[in-house]
Amino acid sequence: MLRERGVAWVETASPAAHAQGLAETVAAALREALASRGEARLALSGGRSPIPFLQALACHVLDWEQVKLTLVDERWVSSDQPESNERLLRRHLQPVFDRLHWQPLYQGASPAQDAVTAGAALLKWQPLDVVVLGMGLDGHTASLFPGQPQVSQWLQPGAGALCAATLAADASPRLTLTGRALHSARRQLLAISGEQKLQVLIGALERAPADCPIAAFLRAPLEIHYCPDQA
Ligand SMILES: O=C1O[C@H](COP(=O)(O)O)[C@@H](O)[C@H](O)[C@H]1O
Repeated sequence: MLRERGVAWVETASPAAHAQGLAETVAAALREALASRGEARLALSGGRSPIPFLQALACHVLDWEQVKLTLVDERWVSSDQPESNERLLRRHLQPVFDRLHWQPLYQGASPAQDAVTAGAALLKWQPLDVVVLGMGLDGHTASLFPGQPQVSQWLQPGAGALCAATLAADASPRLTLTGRALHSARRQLLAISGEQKLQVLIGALERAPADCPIAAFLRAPLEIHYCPDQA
């Protein structure tokens, strides 16, 4: 069914190969953007699973000074907090992080104001060259959670804003890129590991995006990188 929808499937046997393969794919896409347009625009996911991928990506030799980096989503906390996705990127992309152009989502004003500020800054970065999505066991991607009142609207390619203030399942404030930024990216990648997430993904094929937001992305040009073994 994914193939019918034009979704590419890349399966790797080990967590190490998964991280390396995803890093190679992202680095190649960044090189292509750098060669074509002189700069590359990248949006990455946070959470817990991307650490080996981030470390592998940071080992690639690239013109990092011309790479523009942001997050697909952020918890509304400052970057010194353990749950900050910015903190995760700073730490695990450490050898290259200070060389690239960084656009934070969290600005410290209020979630709504930060969404406006980050969205305005990201206007100049459209379309993104590469987005790397993750997925939670509840089917959320970025910080687009099932059951949020405005989630159907935010998932649309024509969502008004590029960045929105949202609430996670535990009601903690988040910031997220919307469908407007995510669907327009030239390369759209989804990284998942483990049987549980595979079952969520398969279930999403039959579900409405409002109940299972990843469903909104299960079509071309999505490329799914899957490893059965969860590190
Ligand atoms: O809350 C989040 O969770 C998802 C999934 O995280 P993972 O560690 O299970 O892959 C992530 O994609 C998102 O960016 C993050 O903020």
